[in-house]
Amino acid sequence: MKVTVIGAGAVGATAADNIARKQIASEVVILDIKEGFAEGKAMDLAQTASIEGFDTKLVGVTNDYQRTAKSDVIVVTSGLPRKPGMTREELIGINAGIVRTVVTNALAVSPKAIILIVSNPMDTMTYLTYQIAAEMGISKRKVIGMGGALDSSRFRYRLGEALNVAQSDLHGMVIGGHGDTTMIPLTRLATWNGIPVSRFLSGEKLKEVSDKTMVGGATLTGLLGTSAWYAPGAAIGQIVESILRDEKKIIPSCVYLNGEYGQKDICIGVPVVIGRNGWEKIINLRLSNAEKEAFEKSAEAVRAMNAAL
Ligand SMILES: NC(=O)c1ccc[n+]([C@@H]2O[C@H](COP(=O)([O-])OP(=O)(O)OC[C@H]3O[C@@H](n4cnc5c(N)ncnc54)[C@H](O)[C@@H]3O)[C@@H](O)[C@H]2O)c1
Repeated sequence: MKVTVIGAGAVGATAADNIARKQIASEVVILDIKEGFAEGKAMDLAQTASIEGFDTKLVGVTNDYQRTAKSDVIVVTSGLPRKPGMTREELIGINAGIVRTVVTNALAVSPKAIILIVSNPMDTMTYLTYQIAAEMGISKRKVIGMGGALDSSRFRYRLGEALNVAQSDLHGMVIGGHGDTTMIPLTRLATWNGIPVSRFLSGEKLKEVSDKTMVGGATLTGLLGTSAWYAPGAAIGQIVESILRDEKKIIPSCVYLNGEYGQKDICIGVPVVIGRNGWEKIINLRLSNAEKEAFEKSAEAVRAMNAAL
C-alpha cells in the first residue's frame, strides 16, 4: 500500500511518522513545494526506522507528482495558516488555490486514491475537493475531510479530565463543522465504557467539557503560537489505518451530504464508516431537537464559508 502526504510541515510530517510506525503502508511519499524540505523530513523520519522497528519506506520529493503515482491514499496538509491582518476570505482564496493545484495534480496520477483533506478551512477545502473529484468522475465516497476525528479525541481528553478516568475507556463523538463555533460535541451520547457520562457528570460540568472541546484548537494555538500537530497527525493516522486495514470504524468525518441530516450540497462532519472504499456509510443518528438546531446552524456557517470559494 502506498500513501502520499502533501505538505511536509508540522502536521504532514507527524502524520507520515504515525503512518510509518503503524506498518500499514509499504511506502509513504511526502511532497512539499519548498525545495529539499520533504526530502529532509523523510530522511529524518527514515532514520528512526531501526529504532522504532518499522519497514515502511519513506521518500521525500519537491513537487514531483510522478513519484506519488498509484497511491492508495493521499493526505492533503498543504496550506497557509491565517496571518495577522488577513481576512478569512483571503485565506480561503490562497488555500483554495493551493488545494485545487495539489488535488488536481495528485489525482491525475492516482485516480483510484482516497483523498483525505486536512488543510483549513477544512470543511470548505473538502467541498472544493469534492467538486474537483466529481469533475474527474471520482466517487464522493473517496473524498474525506479530517476534523471530527481530532475534535472527538479532544472531547475524550476533556471528558477523561473531568471524570478522572482513562481516555481509552471513553467513547464520544463530535459532529458538525470543524470550527470553534460550529462543532457539536455529543455529550448526550458519550459513554464511560457504555454507561452514559451524564450519570457521573452534572449538566454544568458537561457544558464545561463541551465548551473546552470547542476551543481546543484555539487553546493550543495560544500556547504554541501555531496550530497543533501531534493529535492532528494521530487523527490522520487513525483514518488512514481504517482505510488500509478495511477496519470499518465509525469515525466522524467531513463528507458530502445529499439529504442526510436534512442537508444537501455541503461537506460537513457526520459519523461515517471508513474502510477500503473510503467512507462507506453515513450513520444517521437520532438527534435531539437542540442537537438538530445546532447542526443546522453549523451547516449555515459552513455554507457561508463555502460562498467565499
Ligand atoms: N483539519 C484539522 O483538524 C487540522 C488540524 C491541524 C492543522 N490543520 C491545517 O493543516 C494545514 C497544515 O498545517 P501545518 O501546521 O502542517 O502547517 P505548516 O506551515 O507547518 O505546513 C504546511 C506545508 O505546506 C507546504 N505547501 C504550501 N503550499 C504547497 C503546495 N502548493 N504544494 C505542496 N506543499 C505546499 C508548505 O511548504 C509547508 O511545508 C493548515 O492549513 C492547518 O490549518 C488542520
